[in-house]
Amino acid sequence: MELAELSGPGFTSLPVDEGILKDRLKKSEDAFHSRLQRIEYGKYLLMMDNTETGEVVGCSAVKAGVGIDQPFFNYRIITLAQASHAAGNLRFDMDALVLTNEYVGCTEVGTLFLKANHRGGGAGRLAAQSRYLMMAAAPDRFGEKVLAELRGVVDENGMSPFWECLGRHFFRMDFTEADRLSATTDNQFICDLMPKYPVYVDLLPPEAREVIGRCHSDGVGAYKLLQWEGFEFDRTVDIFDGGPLVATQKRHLRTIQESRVVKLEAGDVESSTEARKGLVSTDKYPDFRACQAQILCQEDDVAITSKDIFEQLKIKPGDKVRIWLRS
Ligand SMILES: NC(=[NH2+])NCCC[C@H](N)C(=O)O
Repeated sequence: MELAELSGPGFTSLPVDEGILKDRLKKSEDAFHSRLQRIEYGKYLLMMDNTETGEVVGCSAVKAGVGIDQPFFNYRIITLAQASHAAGNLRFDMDALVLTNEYVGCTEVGTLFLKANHRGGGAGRLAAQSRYLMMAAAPDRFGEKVLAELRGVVDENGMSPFWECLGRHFFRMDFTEADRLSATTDNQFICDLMPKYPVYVDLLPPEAREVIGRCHSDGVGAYKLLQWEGFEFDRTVDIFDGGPLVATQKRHLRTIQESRVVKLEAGDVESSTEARKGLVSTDKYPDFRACQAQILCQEDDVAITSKDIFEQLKIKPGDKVRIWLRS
């Protein structure tokens, strides 16, 4: 609840609602324990704690398949070529927004949030990358394509220029109310009220055009991490705030590609000059865990780390884990 409150308006996936958050935790437990009718229903929530204080400091999540149990809508930006010989060889392009649900079945990463005093120091990377290590542990649980939606431009009062110029005409409510409904209902209201025809971008006021595909200033760090990982803007934006959707193939995810499975032993790595910073994950379900560690690679398939990492991950020396080393 504290993380939900801190995340503020427009952070759709963390609504300040105890019932919804409890349900998410329950759903996550069910997913990790494979207690689901269909694997695509999996909604995995990772919570990050500061192992020195025990404080919960952040979270991140993976939804195995979007659009399966409720519709998933976006605007795709299409380009229409305008040309006329009759008008004196006029030739230019115009963009239009088309409502789509072409991402049905894709895996979504999101809900990345950190308390302000824990940003920097690699915590954001841990929150982001642990999701890909989790996917690497059981790739069949997830889709071939992975996407992320970034929060669009919205001010601290919940005013979104894109919404004011477009959505408001069709929904006749505030952005925060529409955002709340989309986080807490089955989204039938979107099917009912969204405009059915393409929207020409040139007909929108400049303040709305300006924020199409732009992310919230709080999301810039997350956007950079996603790009580092291999995600690219997919010419698709959020239907309410115009924020960008980025996507990539699962097999191209950099953390997955650069990670490997090793046997982990305990040893003194603090004094070693060859040890490198990286991440270690348990590489298994249901008790998936990941943490930052100082890692010394021995052979291709053996690595050494300090004793406390075994306590943090609740594993024993000799166990197989997945590691990723920082370059
Ligand atoms: N910022 C928002 N709340 N947008 C509406 C939800 C959009 C999302 N792609 C979905 O269909 O679930």
